[in-house]
Amino acid sequence: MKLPAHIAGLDEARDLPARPLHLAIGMFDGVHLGHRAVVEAAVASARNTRGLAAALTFDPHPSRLLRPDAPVCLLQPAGIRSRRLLAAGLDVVIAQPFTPEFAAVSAEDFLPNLLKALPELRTIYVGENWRFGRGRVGDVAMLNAEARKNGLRVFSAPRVNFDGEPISSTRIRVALREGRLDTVNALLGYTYCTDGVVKGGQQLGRTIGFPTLNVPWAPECAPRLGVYAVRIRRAVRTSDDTASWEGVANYGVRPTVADGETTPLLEVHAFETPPFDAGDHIEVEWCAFLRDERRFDGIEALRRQIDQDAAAARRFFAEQAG
Ligand SMILES: Cc1cc2nc3c(=O)[nH]c(=O)nc-3n(C[C@H](O)[C@H](O)[C@H](O)COP(=O)(O)O)c2cc1C
Ligand SMILES: Nc1ncnc2c1ncn2[C@@H]1O[C@H](COP(=O)(O)OP(=O)(O)OP(=O)(O)O)[C@@H](O)[C@H]1O
Repeated sequence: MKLPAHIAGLDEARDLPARPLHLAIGMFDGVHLGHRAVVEAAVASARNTRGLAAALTFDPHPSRLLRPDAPVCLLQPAGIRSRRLLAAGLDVVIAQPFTPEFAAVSAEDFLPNLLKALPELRTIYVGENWRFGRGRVGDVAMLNAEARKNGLRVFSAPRVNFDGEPISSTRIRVALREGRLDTVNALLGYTYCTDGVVKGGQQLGRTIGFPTLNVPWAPECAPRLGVYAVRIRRAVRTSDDTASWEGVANYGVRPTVADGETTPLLEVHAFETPPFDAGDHIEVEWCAFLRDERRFDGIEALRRQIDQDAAAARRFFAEQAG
């Protein structure tokens, strides 16, 4: 039987094959370096024991239910999170609906309930700061005690730090909003990446010498408005398709040409013309923040600035390559 890579909750987990299960638990928004320490421990043990490595994540983020007036804005949609978790070596991602019933399970009942749904469960992998159960009263000490009662093992990863501070999705969200892309990318351990389907624009860019691909995109956690050095590629590609194009992008409301616009648009100008057109699904890697978006006195001033932006982005890529 082919292994399902994605399971829509613990109720569906009966489809899993009967192999020893190594389960990493958490939200994993961003799949940052701290998350990967947890996930990779599960993957390594599963490989050594011919077991199965899985993650249990939640959908939506618990805050949507528990704090609906101020929910957490996610760095990436659930589908991308799943893909990144699988790319880290996991066999399966279980996306548990975070319902009122699930939220009401007490810390004491959490493991017995999990075992009912996942009878092959052997080891749980979490970070040392992980909390669980109603009111988040369960901590790793309690998890260890409960695991012993239920014949399970626990691996709790020490906190992964960067610049002396723990890495967390929250820290990455703040850096992204502030345009600190170097921090975002360092904490993620890969380049922040989004995707979208190219849409036709007003073609004004072409007339000023900077044709752009417009990539409509409505993130929960939006980056700072401004100009970025980016790399684009086809979103759905075969493993031997390594083609990518460097360029410069504006993520903003274009005050110079679109007075009163409030919905930000992502526009990418690639240095070499890429083979993409309206309707193509592309991926955008956000490599560096260059400057804030501004209103210019006319198209010519904007054109001169974009010329400088493109030069700055080229310098960035040249330095990176060298
Ligand atoms: C690198 C780059 C930087 C940009 N910076 C600004 C800016 O600071 N202010 C602004 O109003 N528009 C800015 N724009 C957006 C342009 O106004 C927009 O690309 C142009 O109007 C063409 O849009 P269209 O091809 O969709 O018609 C920038 C675009 C690019 C590609
Ligand atoms: N820096 C880290 N080092 C090791 N483990 C981590 C780290 N950050 C999170 N984890 C663990 O990874 C799993 C998923 O983490 P989760 O997404 O819940 O936390 P987070 O990244 O701190 O997010 P947030 O900032 O939104 O609370 C949990 O088991 C958590 O304990």
